[in-house]
Amino acid sequence: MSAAEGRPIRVALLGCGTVGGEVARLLTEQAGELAARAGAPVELAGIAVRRPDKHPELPPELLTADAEKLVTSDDVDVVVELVGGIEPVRGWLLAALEAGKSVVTANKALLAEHSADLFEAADAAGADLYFEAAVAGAIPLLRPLRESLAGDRITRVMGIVNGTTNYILSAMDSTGAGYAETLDEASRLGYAEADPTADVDGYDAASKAAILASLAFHTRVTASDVHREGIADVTAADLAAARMLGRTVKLLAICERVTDDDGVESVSARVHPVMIPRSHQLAGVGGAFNAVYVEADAAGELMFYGQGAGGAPTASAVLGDLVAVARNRVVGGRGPRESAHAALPVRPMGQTPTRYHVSLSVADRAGVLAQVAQAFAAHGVSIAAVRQSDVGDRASLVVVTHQAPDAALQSTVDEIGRLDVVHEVVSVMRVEGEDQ
Ligand SMILES: NC(=O)C1=CN([C@@H]2O[C@H](COP(=O)(O)OP(=O)(O)OC[C@H]3O[C@@H](n4cnc5c(N)ncnc54)[C@H](O)[C@@H]3O)[C@@H](O)[C@H]2O)C=CC1
Ligand SMILES: N[C@@H](CC=O)C(=O)O
Ligand code: NA
Repeated sequence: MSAAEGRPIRVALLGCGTVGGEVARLLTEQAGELAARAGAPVELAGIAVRRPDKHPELPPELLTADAEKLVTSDDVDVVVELVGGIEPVRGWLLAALEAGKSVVTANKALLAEHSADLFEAADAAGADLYFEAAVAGAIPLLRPLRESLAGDRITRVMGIVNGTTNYILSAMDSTGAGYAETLDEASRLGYAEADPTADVDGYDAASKAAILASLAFHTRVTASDVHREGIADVTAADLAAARMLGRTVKLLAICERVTDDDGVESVSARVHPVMIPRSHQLAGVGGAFNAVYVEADAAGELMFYGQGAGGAPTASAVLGDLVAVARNRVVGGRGPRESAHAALPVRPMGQTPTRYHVSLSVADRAGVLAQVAQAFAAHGVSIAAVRQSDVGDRASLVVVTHQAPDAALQSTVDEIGRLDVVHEVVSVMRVEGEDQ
């Protein structure tokens, strides 16, 4: 008997939309190859969807609206969850794990809040919890963090982890396309979340940052620990200000291990729009693509790039996980458990060192520059570069700072906005990817 003829691994698929539909298709089309790789046939035992009558393309005998019953069925070994959201999915997955089923999920929102409970349930039952698709779609990123880099000390994870917002910012920057029409297009292409405010307001990227920081720093980091700003306030003026300086705007997730002057370590995790030089590799990442840098003591800098959203790319990551848990079942082993032993504190955003780009419209007269410079000095913020150009009876003043605690930079900008000589604060954005 060949390995692929071992007892079938029976799969409950929860959700058959953008991602689930592709998983069901590939599971069927590639059944032979998947069986050979897993060491046993991988078969669908049932598919739970909200409205079975809306799925004439699927075998009716597999369809059910009762996910709760399906996940604990004796006929199921592995639950693949592609519904999304926290409730009722959390309850289904806990029940599945408690019943000894392994779980594969793409649900970053759930993992960023409840991975500790899910890992505990998996541990108690000796089951697996895999979630490669939850961050950066097709890109193998979580397995490298959990396994390949398990012997190294990661210091930084930074990158573009939301395809929808990258699609919007790329279009605004390259063609001047409007925000709303580009968001509609991202939804039509299957990139956006069911509620796209999760994308544009940065919730999706913040969930991913929490997952990345947890794995990279062996610490439980939840979405509420992540400083979050979305792209809703990024204007054409911000993009123009960036362009004038040879920069562009990206929504970045930045997770760092920070050591203070006393040698005390903490973790910082944030998601916000950032100006980066056009020469930076992240600036060239367009459309729904994602790219993530990982810096580790021994490995140095690593970069992961590929499709971060969409049905088929995300299904690729789901199926990779499914083969992994099926293999584990066949040989009686388990994948990596939760690693949270470092338990580092999370540093508040106000204390996190950042750099700002501030673009102002000011009165064109003597002493203005000195007043603005004085406001920065008063908050202990050092200026790296200033550029002034005349525009009629006003002047355009661009200031780029050195690193300072984010709270000091915020207070400086508030004070500058109140100066009589400042007509308008045109654009304020953090800067990354340049010397500090
Ligand atoms: N679309 C993408 O590019 C990516 C999505 N994800 C994640 O994958 C998951 C699924 O996303 P999509 O496929 O885009 O969503 P979708 O909205 O296209 O599909 C959701 C599916 O869940 C089913 N469903 C909803 N409520 C249900 C209920 N109460 N009982 C049974 N079935 C129910 C729906 O019938 C539908 O088949 C989400 O967690 C999402 O965050 C992760 C990476 C990329
Ligand atoms: N809505 C998400 C989908 C993938 O995680 C995104 O746009 O990146
Ligand atoms: Na991934």
